[in-house]
Amino acid sequence: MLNSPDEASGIVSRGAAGRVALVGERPHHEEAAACAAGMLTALDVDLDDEHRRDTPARLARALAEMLTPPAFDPTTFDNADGYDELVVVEAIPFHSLCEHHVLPFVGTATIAYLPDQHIAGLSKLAWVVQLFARCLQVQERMTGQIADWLVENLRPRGAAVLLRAEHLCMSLRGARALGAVTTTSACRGALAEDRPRRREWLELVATLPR
Ligand SMILES: Nc1nc2c(ncn2[C@@H]2O[C@H](COP(=O)(O)OP(=O)(O)OP(=O)(O)O)[C@@H](O)[C@H]2O)c(=O)[nH]1
Ligand SMILES: [Zn+2]
Repeated sequence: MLNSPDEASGIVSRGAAGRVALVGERPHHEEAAACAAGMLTALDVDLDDEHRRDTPARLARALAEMLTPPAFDPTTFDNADGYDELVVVEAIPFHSLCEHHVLPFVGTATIAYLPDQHIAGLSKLAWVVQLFARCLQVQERMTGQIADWLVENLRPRGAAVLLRAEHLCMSLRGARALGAVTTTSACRGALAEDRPRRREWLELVATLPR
């Protein structure tokens, strides 16, 4: 079952620096395509058509792509200048797949951390969102996983994550609450426990565009 970044990462090789790289397609694509054909046929979809003939394989490839986390180096630098205010990256776009319906949820992430000894390469904060987005997810878990990754990799004094997303399983089917947006947040360290720092984070969140 592909439900975590590690399991979903397909065929990988590890370089000298421990960097994980994708080197090939996952081995079960053909089997996935056959299953997709079976499911679509059972749903009365006629696959005997020029446009649809390869649809099961396309569906399998599309899902494999969205269930495969990216490989990246989590570069950090020494905080040589002793920067001691919040670092915030807003409006990081992401899409993931809800693990109940395997339909997308689409939105933005805001990441903040209070450095101690290390600062992150800024792009890595966008990469880490992709790392936990490209698998079957629930928004609450994804939010906490990003916060925990920051704690583990940066050892910051505090970290916080805010996700806002529209779940297509809730907006295009079922309740059909088109445009409904779900907000989740996770705070660690000083951003959870130090009142002035937490207030700073909450005030920042209040200024974010909806
Ligand atoms: N908490 C949480 N729930 C989610 C997330 N993504 C989808 N869901 C919900 O998971 C629930 C699954 O409920 P079920 O009753 O088993 O599924 P369903 O019959 O398709 O439910 P409806 O969507 O209400 O038609 C739904 O309420 C979804 O809205 C998520 O990221 N977090
Ligand atoms: Zn869903």
